[in-house]
Amino acid sequence: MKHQKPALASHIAHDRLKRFCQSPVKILLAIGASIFVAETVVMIVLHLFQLSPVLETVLDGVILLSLLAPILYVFLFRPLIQHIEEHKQINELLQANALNTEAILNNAFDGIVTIDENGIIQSFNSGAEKIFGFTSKELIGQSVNRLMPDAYRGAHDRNIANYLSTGKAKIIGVGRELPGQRKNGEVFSMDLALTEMNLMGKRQFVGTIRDISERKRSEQALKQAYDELDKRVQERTSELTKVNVDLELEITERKRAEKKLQQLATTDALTGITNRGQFDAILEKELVRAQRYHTPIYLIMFDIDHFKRVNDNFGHLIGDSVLVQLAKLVSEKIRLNDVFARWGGEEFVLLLTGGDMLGALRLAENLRMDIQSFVFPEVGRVTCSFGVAEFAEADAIKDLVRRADMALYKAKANGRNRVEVA
Ligand SMILES: Nc1nc2c(ncn2[C@@H]2O[C@H](COP(=O)(O)OP(=O)(O)OP(=O)(O)O)[C@@H](O)[C@H]2O)c(=O)[nH]1
Repeated sequence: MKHQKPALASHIAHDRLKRFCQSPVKILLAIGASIFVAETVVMIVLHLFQLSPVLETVLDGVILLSLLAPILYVFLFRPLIQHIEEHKQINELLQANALNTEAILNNAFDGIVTIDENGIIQSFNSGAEKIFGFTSKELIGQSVNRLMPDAYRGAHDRNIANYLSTGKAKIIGVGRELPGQRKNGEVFSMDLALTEMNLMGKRQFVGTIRDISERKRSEQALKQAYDELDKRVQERTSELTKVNVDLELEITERKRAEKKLQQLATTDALTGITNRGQFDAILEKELVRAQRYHTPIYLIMFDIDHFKRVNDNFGHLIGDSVLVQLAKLVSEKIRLNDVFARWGGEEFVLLLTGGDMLGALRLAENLRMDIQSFVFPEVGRVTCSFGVAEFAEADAIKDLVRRADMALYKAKANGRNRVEVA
């Protein structure tokens, strides 16, 4: 702080002096006033001492000169020298700046080209030299058209003319990808950013150029590789889709075959109802369930009366047809939960889960009457005998079957076309 005050005062004094020195009128007034004051003093002194006129003139001249010298130095020569010195320093600074700018431009990685309103190249940095293969000497003063393929030259000229007349430009201030042309005629891709500047009243355009041909080549190669990969993926996908469709067809076919097999394995080939094997399996499961949950089960076993006669009178095929029609008739009369199966030959079984003995007997009776009243087209009427048995908890399958069979036997023995309980 202590040193700052004198420094500030000196700075202000220097500033005032500088401003003063910059005004020729002030300088002249100061010199005139100084000479007037000094000369007046000298005249008074010489007058007081009464010297000879010659000596007085010589002394007056010498004193006047000695008074004038420092005044002229302070007010005229020194400011003049200072001014010349400052001018020199400014010139040096400007030169250094220009060299610096040139060095920056020449060391820039990008090409920088300036053109005037007529498209004439004004500057061409070393980045541009590397990109285009021209030297700056070859191009400065030449049309910028030399840097673009023939096909683009007309459009470029029109764009510049349009911009100059309307002020509207497509690419001023924005970067754009364009084709450039090297000295050897090679056309390449470049990024061009164009800006406008005003240099001492003249419009100039500055183009910053970047060679992107290598990048484009890489992009192209990448795109090709990607397309190739995409194509292969698509081919593979369609192959897999086809395989998948074939596989799905095969699975569907297999499922259908399995279903068919299952059907063949579980149904009776002639009548289409549950066969004996499947019935045994169901019966086994139902008995386990009945034992666990103490639910009732009833087995109805029935057999066509004198079926041998049908075969004998009408033939085996007609006999088969009677078996099919009878199975259909009974299937339509029972509930969905009831299991109806062909036990073997002209013998059938019905497994009822739930309900009671009365219900089982009523069903057997209804079936008996339905069969009795049905007229088979080829053979007329037939009758059936029924045996009904209820499952007892201590029963094995064979016990239940045996009791139902015994009841059926009883029905046969008691005159057929009737229902009996074991
Ligand atoms: N058409 C045909 N006949 C069969 C089939 N299975 C068994 N049969 C016949 O059924 C008849 C059974 O005769 P039997 O056991 O004597 O009994 P039935 O003549 O019905 O006399 P009852 O049972 O005592 O009333 C035989 O003639 C067998 O050939 C078959 O699948 N198709």
